[in-house]
Amino acid sequence: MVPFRKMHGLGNDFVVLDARAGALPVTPARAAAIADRHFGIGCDQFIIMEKPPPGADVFMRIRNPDGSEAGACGNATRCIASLVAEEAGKDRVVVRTIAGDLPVERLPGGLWRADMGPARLRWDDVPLARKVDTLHVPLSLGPVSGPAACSMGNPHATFFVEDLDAIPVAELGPKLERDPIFPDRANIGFAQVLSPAHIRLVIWERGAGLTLACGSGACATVVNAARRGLTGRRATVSLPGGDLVIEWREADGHVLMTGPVATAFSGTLDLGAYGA
Ligand SMILES: N[C@H](CCC[C@H](N)C(=O)O)C(=O)O
Repeated sequence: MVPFRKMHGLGNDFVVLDARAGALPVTPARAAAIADRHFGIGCDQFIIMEKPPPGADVFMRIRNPDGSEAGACGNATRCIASLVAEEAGKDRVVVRTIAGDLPVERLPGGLWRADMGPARLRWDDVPLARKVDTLHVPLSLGPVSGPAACSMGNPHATFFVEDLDAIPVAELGPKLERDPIFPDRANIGFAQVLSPAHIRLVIWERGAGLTLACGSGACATVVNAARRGLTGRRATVSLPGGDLVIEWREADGHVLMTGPVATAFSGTLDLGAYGA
């Protein structure tokens, strides 16, 4: 039996295992089985903490429920950072992912601010299948068209809409996620700009579907909105699960994301009981 924590950031939820003392026999298929909301514990992403390389406090491995590995997970970054910071009695830690080092600091009121690194704006960074303007990607489906795209270590496309409630996100999301213009698929954001400092956002997540919040998606949305001149570089993003404050820092192009963390429960898990 292995201990696990069930955590979430604004309802974007995670099963967290700790493999820092040694590798755990977790295959992508087993992670997917544990992430299943009926036959397993259920979560939006399956997170494994691994032994940190020099310069970082922890390595964070991110898997979607379909078993695919992701390069970024903003909400989980805050959750894992809070775990490691509490253990070490620190207010600032560095979480490393396959996309880079993410410094995270504790703020008053139970909030954590993660430096999610630079937004990657080139077509081949997102990545897209061919050289196009990432500010107006030639893609449309039903009532949405012409998204802006960027990477936060994972691919994001943001469709700006007039009325979010009128968009059939659950119908459009899976088709757009797998459009051939996204060779690695993509997280699909549907954003309604409410003011130059406030955006309403719903995300269809790559490999996970509709979630209550998406940290990297909120980051990508503010970057894409600011690039379009629809908002400033700092905005509150209101997701179904709650608000994140995002700042696309002028000095270095890094994106700062501030939000809460929570542990719902802890338990033990018999890994052998799940897929091979
Ligand atoms: N589904 C995403 C990973 C999780 C991102 C999201 N949960 C976040 O908080 O950033 C992907 O495949 O790129």
